[in-house]
Amino acid sequence: MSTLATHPGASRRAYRLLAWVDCPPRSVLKNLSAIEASKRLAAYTAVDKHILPEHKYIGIGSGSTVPYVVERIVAQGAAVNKDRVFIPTGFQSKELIVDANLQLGDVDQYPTLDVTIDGADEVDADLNCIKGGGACHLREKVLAEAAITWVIVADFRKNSSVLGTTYKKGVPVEVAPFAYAKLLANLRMIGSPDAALRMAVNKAGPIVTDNGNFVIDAPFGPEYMKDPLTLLTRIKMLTGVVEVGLFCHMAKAAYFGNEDGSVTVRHNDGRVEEVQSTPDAPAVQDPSESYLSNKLSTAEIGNGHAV
Ligand SMILES: O=C(CO)[C@H](O)[C@H](O)COP(=O)(O)O
Repeated sequence: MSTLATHPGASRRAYRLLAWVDCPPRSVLKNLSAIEASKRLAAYTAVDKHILPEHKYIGIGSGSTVPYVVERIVAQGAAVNKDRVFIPTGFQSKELIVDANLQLGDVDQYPTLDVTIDGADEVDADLNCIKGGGACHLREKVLAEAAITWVIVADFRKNSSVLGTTYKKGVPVEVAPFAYAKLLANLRMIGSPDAALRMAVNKAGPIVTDNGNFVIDAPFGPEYMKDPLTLLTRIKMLTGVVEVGLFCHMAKAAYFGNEDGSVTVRHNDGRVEEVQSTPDAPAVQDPSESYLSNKLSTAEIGNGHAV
């Protein structure tokens, strides 16, 4: 059940927060604390390393890890943030930026960004990614390309050797709505017999992206996923495809928060580092203590609603 369906009377702000974090109630959060702590560790460590005082134009990605990126940027203080402009990859990150009182811009005003930090659905040994689980991959790719430095933040579950190992839903393909049936047939023909139009959960019909398009999820076997650049090129050549959720050779580094409180940093030159926890981001922390969860508990969970 969606937040909207279970919280018909929820305030707009509370609803947004719940939807952003995709966050279950506190009782469930307890069980998820290792994962939430991992996301936060990755986000904090990446911000500390890559969002420097001289960086003025910053892309903010989408998903459940990115709120911790914004949280850490806010913690850098108003003085450093007042001269910065933040560019969102979609509705969710736009709301995050606005809600944090950071200055909002768009990529048509700022086509070159200093850094973009984003989440991922899965990352392979060469830092290729599957993205688009949240249907934001068109804007995410534009902001990744616009950035001098593109960095991924994720929990340990996303750290993979071959794409498609853990993220089984398939390659997200954003398509022009009128072309979807032809593209389903095309994708099935080129090696994804189970390609399917992504359907909305609380709306009749397909999900519609922030750009007014549809998304097809196209699962491909490991023989294709081992060479994601070739697959990306093949899918992108199909007429009617707007963007493919395969991001190849784009990331400078990927930060994976681990359950033991360390962060694995994989660099695009092949180096792998194990970094210990950022001092004020304890390894195993009850996420109910984070600013997002505190907002949730006072705004919503405290009212006895279940998500
Ligand atoms: O690609 C994305 C949305 O289109 C997101 O970046 C990805 O789904 C992030 O995942 P998480 O919620 O684990 O941070």
